[in-house]
Amino acid sequence: MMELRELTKRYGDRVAVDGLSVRVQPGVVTGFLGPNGSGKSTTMRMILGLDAPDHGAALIDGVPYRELEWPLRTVGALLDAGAFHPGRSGRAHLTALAASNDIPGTRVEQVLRTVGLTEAASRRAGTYSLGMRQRLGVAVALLGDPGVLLLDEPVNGLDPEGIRWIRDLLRGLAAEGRTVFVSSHLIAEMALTAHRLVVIGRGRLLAETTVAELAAADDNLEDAFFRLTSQVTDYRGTEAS
Ligand SMILES: Nc1ncnc2c1ncn2[C@@H]1O[C@H](COP(=O)(O)OP(=O)(O)OP(=O)(O)O)[C@@H](O)[C@H]1O
Repeated sequence: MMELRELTKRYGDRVAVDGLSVRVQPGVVTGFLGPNGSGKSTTMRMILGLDAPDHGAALIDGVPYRELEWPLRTVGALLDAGAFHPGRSGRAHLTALAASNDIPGTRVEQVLRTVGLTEAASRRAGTYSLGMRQRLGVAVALLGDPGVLLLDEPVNGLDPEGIRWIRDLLRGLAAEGRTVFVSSHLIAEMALTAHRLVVIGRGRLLAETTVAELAAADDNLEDAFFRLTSQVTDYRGTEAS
């Protein structure tokens, strides 16, 4: 279970996250949607203790991330797929993380198999393609067999097979009773992956509902999303002139 209580973050006079209160339930995939700059990454960073809130709190199983005794065994996160030493192999990266979190080494081979990187595990991670880096990031998230998973744009860089794989993986993890919170810009993909949605704009909660309910409010989920966010979209392109 994960709970955001009036979570607020300011950068100078800009409010990036503005009094966000949400309970993210276990057992289903919850999608986290919002236009560019709406505060999704800032929210994820605060949940993971990488940014301190100015007000409010993000709680995992009732406590802030920084107070968790074994963070990797409680929360698995994929935020920045490039966050590893490029000279280390995928296996060495996972082995080091496992050792520092008191996770048995056998788990490393399990997660490598889950993400399909067994063959590439001894190669330097710096030589991995974008999709392979995403897979290594997912392996890190799964390493501690956590009850809560937090993923920022997990399908970024994945091929169609990889996109379907991550969709099935996330749904399977939720079906095991885990809390799965996943941000994405791909509304059609969220419609296939998520059961619930949290939609924000300019750091504020716009909707917390099911995919089915939101889609039923308009012709489809995309139209419903545009209607919700039309007043809070800061960055819009125009046609080329
Ligand atoms: N370190 C920072 N310093 C100053 N402003 C920041 C910082 N990080 C984020 N912001 C601002 O906070 C707001 C929210 O940004 P954030 O990256 O959380 O949005 P997002 O929803 O993840 O965007 P995107 O969909 O484009 O990834 C934006 O206005 C951004 O410019």
